[in-house]
Amino acid sequence: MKTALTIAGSDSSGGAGIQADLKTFSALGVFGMSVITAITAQNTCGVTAIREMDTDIIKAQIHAVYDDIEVNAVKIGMLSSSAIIKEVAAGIEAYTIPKVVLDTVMISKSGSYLLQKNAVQTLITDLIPKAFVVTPNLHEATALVGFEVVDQPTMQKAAKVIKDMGAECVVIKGGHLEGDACDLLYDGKTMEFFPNKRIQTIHTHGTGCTFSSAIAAGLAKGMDVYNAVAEAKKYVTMAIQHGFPLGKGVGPTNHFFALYEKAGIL
Ligand SMILES: Nc1ncnc2c1ncn2[C@@H]1O[C@H](COP(=O)(O)OP(=O)(O)O)[C@@H](O)[C@H]1O
Ligand SMILES: Cc1ncc(COP(=O)(O)OP(=O)(O)O)c(N)n1
Repeated sequence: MKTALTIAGSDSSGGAGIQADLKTFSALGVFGMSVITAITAQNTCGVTAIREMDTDIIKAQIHAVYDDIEVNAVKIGMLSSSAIIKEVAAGIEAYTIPKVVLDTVMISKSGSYLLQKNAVQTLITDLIPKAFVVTPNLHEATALVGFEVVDQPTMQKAAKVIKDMGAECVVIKGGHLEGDACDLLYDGKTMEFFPNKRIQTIHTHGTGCTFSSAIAAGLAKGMDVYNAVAEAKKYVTMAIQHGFPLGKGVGPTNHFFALYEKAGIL
C-alpha cells in the first residue's frame, strides 16, 4: 500500500487540517500518517485558540516517520510561524523528499490567521523552492506575489511568479472566483485550467485541505501531476456536493459519500 504524510495543524471539528487530510488519504486508498504542527480549537463557526507545537516535537515526529517508513508523498498545511516553516524545511532537506504538495495555508475561511503575517517571506524563501506542487487560493496567491489575483489572467500571471520562486508546479485554486470554480495548473511549460460549475452551498469547510491532500494521494499512487490534479478536482467536487450542515456554521466536505449513501446514513 502507498503512503502519504500530512504535516499540518489539527482542527478539533474534523473538517479541515490533519483530520481532513487523513480522511482524504483513507478515502483514496492511501495509508495516511501525520506530523502535527499546531493545535487549533476550531468549529464550524471559527477558530477560538491556537497552540503551536514546539519545534523539537515537530522534528521528532518527522524523524520517527522517516526513519522507519517509506513515504510516497507529503502534504504540508498549516505551519503558523517562521520557526515551524524552518523546521519542516530542514526535515524535507534531511530526507530529500521528492513529492511535496505545499498548501500555503494563511487564513481560515472564518478569518483567523493560521500563518503569522511576518512568516509569508519565510514560506517563499525556505519552503516554496522545495515543493513539487504549491496550491495557493486567490488570497494566498495575492499575498505571495504582491498583486491582486482575482481572475483567470491574474491567476496565469501569478502562477509564473510563484513558479519562479522555485516550485516545480503551481496550482492556483479558484474556489473564490466570481462564477465557476476554475483551478489553474502550471508546470513551467503549459497552463491548464480545470473548470467546474460552482456548487451552491455554504458547506465548504476544509475544501483547500481536501483538494491538496487528494493531489498528494494521487502522486503517492504514481500519477503524474496532471492526472493527480484532475482526480483531486473530481474528488473535491464530489466531497463538496455531498457536504452537509454539521454544527451552526459552515459544514464540512464529506469524504465517505459513496459509503454513507450505500449505508443510508445521509
Ligand atoms: N462552491 C464550490 N463549488 C465547486 N468547487 C469549489 C467550490 N468551492 C471551492 N471549490 C473547489 O475546492 C477546491 C479548493 O479551493 P478553495 O476553496 O479556493 O481553497 P481554500 O479552502 O484553500 O480557500 C478547488 O478545487 C476549488 O475550485
Ligand atoms: C488546522 C487548519 N488547517 C487548515 C485550515 C484551512 O482549511 P481550508 O481547507 O483552506 O479552508 P477552511 O477550513 O478555512 O474553510 C483550517 N481551517 N484549519
